[in-house]
Amino acid sequence: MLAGVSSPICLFGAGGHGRGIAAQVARVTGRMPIFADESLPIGTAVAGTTVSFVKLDDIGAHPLIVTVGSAAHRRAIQERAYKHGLTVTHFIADVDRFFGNPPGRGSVVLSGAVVNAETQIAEGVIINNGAIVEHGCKIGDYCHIAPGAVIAGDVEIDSDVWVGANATVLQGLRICAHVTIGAGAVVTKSISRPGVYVGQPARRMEPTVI
Ligand SMILES: CC(=O)SCCNC(=O)CCNC(=O)[C@H](O)C(C)(C)COP(=O)(O)OP(=O)(O)OC[C@H]1O[C@@H](n2cnc3c(N)ncnc32)[C@H](O)[C@@H]1OP(=O)(O)O
Repeated sequence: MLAGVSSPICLFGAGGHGRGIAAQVARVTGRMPIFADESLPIGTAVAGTTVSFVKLDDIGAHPLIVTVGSAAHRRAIQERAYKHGLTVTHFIADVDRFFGNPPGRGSVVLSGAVVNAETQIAEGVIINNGAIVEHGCKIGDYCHIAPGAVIAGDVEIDSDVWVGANATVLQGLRICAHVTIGAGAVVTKSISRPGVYVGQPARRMEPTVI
């Protein structure tokens, strides 16, 4: 499902994340998306389609999704898109598994992911393949919930948080902005200090001092 689509979706960013989304957009909408990428020549073949644009301001009326894995870059490009007046849309691969509020602009909910009732997904969020975001959660701007991660009910995650593959966040917890949760971690307490957390239960990794 795509918000208000009239011409092919343009995916900005032809890296691994973009290539994965292209296949899903094509399957769900029955129409191949096109790509924009500032580092590839126009006409470059990518994921069964081509790079049609290199500059954001050439995209025009195509609905846009920024498909750059880095949250900082995704945010920067999406904010530039707003300044250019572009239409930034969202994408939900499995509408029959999506029960939340409509996601914010530029957010993607990929194949097999479940988003349960009363969950709010902000802007530029990635809910990756097979992730579960349970009822009543709030997922902040430019977060990435990686494949297979489980966010239990009523969790609030602030902006720019990366929850690694197969990690679990227990119900009712709060996670502050700019946190990375390692693959397979189990978060059992709220996190109020930015940093990287790994293990079961998750503990903060102290930065290496050289
Ligand atoms: C579609 C997609 O592909 S989406 C992408 C999905 N990818 C992920 O989910 C990956 C998430 N990233 C991780 O888990 C990373 O390992 C991070 C962010 C937690 C840490 O990365 P780095 O800072 O580069 O740590 P680095 O690899 O140097 O490891 C440092 C130490 O932490 C340990 N460590 C790293 N990751 C983890 C983890 N997830 N759980 C437990 N320990 C870990 C390492 O074994 C190492 O221990 P050592 O010093 O005793 O040898």
